[in-house]
Amino acid sequence: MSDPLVQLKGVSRRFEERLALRPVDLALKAGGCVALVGENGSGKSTLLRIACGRDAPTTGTALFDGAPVREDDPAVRARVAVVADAPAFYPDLTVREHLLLVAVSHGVGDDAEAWVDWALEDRRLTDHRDARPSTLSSGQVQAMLLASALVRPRDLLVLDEPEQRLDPGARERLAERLLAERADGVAVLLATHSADLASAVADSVIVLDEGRVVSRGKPA
Ligand SMILES: Nc1ncnc2c1ncn2[C@@H]1O[C@H](COP(=O)(O)OP(=O)(O)OP(=O)(O)O)[C@@H](O)[C@H]1O
Repeated sequence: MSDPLVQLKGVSRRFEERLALRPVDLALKAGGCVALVGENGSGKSTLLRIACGRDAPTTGTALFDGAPVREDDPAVRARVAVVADAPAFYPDLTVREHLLLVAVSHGVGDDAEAWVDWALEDRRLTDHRDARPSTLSSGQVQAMLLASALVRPRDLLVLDEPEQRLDPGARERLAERLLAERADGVAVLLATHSADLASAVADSVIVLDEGRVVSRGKPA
């Protein structure tokens, strides 16, 4: 049995008086998928931020591949792709140019154009490749954020409500893509409000309520 890629041991997070997350354990292996579900404010994004090293837990330990996780650690930067809701774009670069920037920054090198053209096709963005992101619809922006995670090497994909703003067809393609990532050995950790997405892609679901794990197990 391989060691977990992501291991959270008793992680909690307090924001001043508010206990946003009570101690949680989580283990995720290569090719596995854990989905976090729960109402607004239940602690899903807080847990994701700790797992990818964007935020430090108040108590407990968060490990990536056996070492404490920090997002500015070169190993974490190289291996963890995060899709969260904070798009910032260069106004004069096209969709394709943004994706090339991501690919080249992550060392894809000579293959960058091929990776980008594949990701544009995979997310149905080929027709918009020469558009400025400011002219995209909100669903197309979301597809572009997903594409940006696909144009770089990755062992762990962390996604915060990746289904938001996507139409039903795009949601279905998202589920297919996440299953394909898993089949390639990529670990997937996502927060979602979609029971359909969680049951289609996750092998384990954690239900949070006011920062507390109230249930965990198979999607069914
Ligand atoms: N930086 C912060 N400062 C203070 N409180 C915070 C901060 N980040 C999150 N919180 C609080 O922590 C709690 C959990 O928030 P979190 O964003 O993790 O919820 P969520 O389950 O992701 O919600 P949603 O479904 O709305 O995205 C909330 O009560 C929120 O107000």
